[in-house]
Parts: sequence; structure tokens; C-alpha cells
Amino acid sequence: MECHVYYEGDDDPDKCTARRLERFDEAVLHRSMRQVPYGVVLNPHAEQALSPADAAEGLETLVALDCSWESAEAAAFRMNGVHRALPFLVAANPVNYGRPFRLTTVEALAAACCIFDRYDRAEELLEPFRWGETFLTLNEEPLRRYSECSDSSEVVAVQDDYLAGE
Ligand SMILES: C[S@@+](CC[C@H](N)C(=O)[O-])C[C@H]1O[C@@H](n2cnc3c(N)ncnc32)[C@H](O)[C@@H]1O
Repeated sequence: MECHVYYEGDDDPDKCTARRLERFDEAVLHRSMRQVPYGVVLNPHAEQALSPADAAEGLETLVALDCSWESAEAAAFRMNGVHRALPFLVAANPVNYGRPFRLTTVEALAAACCIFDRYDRAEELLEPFRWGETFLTLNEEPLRRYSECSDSSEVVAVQDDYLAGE
């Protein structure tokens, strides 16, 4: 599962998870939108939730946008591809610990790998982060349940179980 990131560069470089992924050779960073390959774009504003059906379509490339949350408005997601939102999951990073939906770039990419039944790839991505394993532990049950769904509407039905408990 190839991971690509459009790097906006407006967030704290010391905390940037995309830069760390690049350093560990786990993702390719692009400074120009034209260089970003076609793939599944992880976009919190997308209308459709990511599901295993997207992997079944043969989409083996994941794309994220690394920028500050202040600039992550819908218009910023101009990448060419199939745009999908991640369902309810909670962040494990120290900035947004326990907060649903607000994942770092590495958490978003790892979550997508788990939903596509590539838990091994998710572990590789999270390896360089102190709190990486915590992300998988905190979200163990929802990630497993989402990966067992057949399409986006089933994923949303599972998500509703968690939202009802919020
Ligand atoms: C806004 S950036 C913040 C990155 C942060 N500066 C870092 O160092 O990781 C996080 C990116 O991860 C992806 N992402 C995060 N939460 C998501 C969600 N709920 N659904 C889809 N994509 C999400 C998006 O590509 C989003 O732009």
C-alpha cells in the first residue's frame, strides 16, 4: 500500500508526522499538487466513508494532505482521486488525544490500511511514533469492525453505534 502526502508545510515541522514518515521512508511527500498520484484521498469533508469496497476497486494508493487543521477546509483537498472520509476513530497523538475524527496524517493513513485489511502496513507506518501502538489499541474494536464491512453504508451503520455512545 503506497502512501503519498501533499505537504502544505504550514504546521509545526517538529510535530509533523508526514515529515517523520518521509524520514523513515514510509511515505512520499509532494510539494506540488501536480505530482500527487491518483488514489484514495483521505478527506474529512468527503461525503462517503472509506470502506473495504474501495480497496476492492483496486485502489492501492493512499493520499493525505498534511497541513494545519486551520487550513484543512474543504477547498484545500484539490487532489485528483476518490475522496473518502474516515469513520469514527479517536486520536492517540498527544495534541488531540482522545478526540474523535481529528487524526494526524500517520493515524489517518494507518487507519485506512487497517480498514483495507493491511494491519501489517499500519504497524509499519506507526512504528516510528512513541504513541503509534496506542492508536491501534484505542481503536482496536472499531477498526476490526470497519474492516469486516462490505461497503460504505455498513461502515456508517457501525460508526453510528459509537456516535450513539458519545
Ligand atoms: C489536517 S492534517 C494535520 C496533520 C498534522 N499536522 C500531522 O503532523 O500529522 C491531517 C490529515 O490526515 C487526514 N485525516 C485526518 N483525519 C481524517 C478523517 N477523519 N477523515 C479523512 N482524513 C483524515 C487528512 O488527509 C488530513 O488533512
